Amino acid sequence: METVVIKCGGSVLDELNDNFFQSLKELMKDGYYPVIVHGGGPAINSMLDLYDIPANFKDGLRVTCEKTIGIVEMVLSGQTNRQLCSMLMKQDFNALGINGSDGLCLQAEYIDKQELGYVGTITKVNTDLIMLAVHNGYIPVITPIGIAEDGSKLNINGDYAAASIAKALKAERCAFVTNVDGILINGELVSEISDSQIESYISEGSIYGGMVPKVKSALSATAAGVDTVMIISGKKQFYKNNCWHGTAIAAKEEVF
Ligand SMILES: Nc1ncnc2c1ncn2[C@@H]1O[C@H](COP(=O)(O)OP(=O)(O)O)[C@@H](O)[C@H]1O
Ligand SMILES: CC(=O)N[C@@H](CCC(=O)OP(=O)(O)O)C(=O)O
Repeated sequence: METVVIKCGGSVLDELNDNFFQSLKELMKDGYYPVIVHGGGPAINSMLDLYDIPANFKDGLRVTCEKTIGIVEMVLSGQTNRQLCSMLMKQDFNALGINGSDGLCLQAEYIDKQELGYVGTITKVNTDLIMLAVHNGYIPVITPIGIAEDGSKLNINGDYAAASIAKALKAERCAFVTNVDGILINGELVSEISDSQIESYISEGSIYGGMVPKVKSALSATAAGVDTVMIISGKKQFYKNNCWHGTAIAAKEEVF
């Protein structure tokens, strides 16, 4: 059973259109089983704004105090996950929303409680739970909220969550759906990129911001044996006639 983990970034959730759903339909027609993980950074920022809480990031990760984790979970689980499941159901997909803390789906540990607060990294994925949904004809739609040993909810970056889930499921592919066609260098789409190219593009500033966690988690997934990792657009048809459109991250042994 070939699973494909598809991470839908918050940047593109409001703009997903027929091209995205058509690609998903074609993937399923070709025998792939999608597992969706979503982000929602922009929606969290808007809600924090309403509460007059400034958004604060360190190395691309949101510094998340006790009050903020409540807002993050409320937005991701109560708003973004609902929005994506509804869109999928309207297109006749059998979507099943899962908060990452339900059924110990995403067990996690604090990265650095002093520095980042309630922010985690995944230590264990309950693959049985995810596959239970898949085997029964559902598309799991997973919110990147982890559960720590002390029972606290932890905010997990969506890209890292998707890569961890792809590794744990031994997925055939992991695709990061975002608001650009793939990795662009000097405005041109790069169809394939190696780890050393990624490293130098990051240091020269051609890969920056939200693309950095994407390429880093992509490399960790390829190093862990996920066959192919891609950065693709949610606004264009990304899969057609067995071909993918976007940037493929070339598999390499070493991860920086
Ligand atoms: N080399 C690059 N190619 C394409 N996009 C890049 C690149 N470097 C940085 N970016 C930025 O990364 C953004 C995607 O990351 P992000 O906003 O976090 O999306 P998402 O919410 O989908 O995870 C793009 O919109 C773009 O501004
Ligand atoms: C720890 C951390 O930074 N978590 C992210 C989770 C949402 C996310 O990853 O959303 P995108 O995919 O839209 O960026 C956040 O709070 O913004």
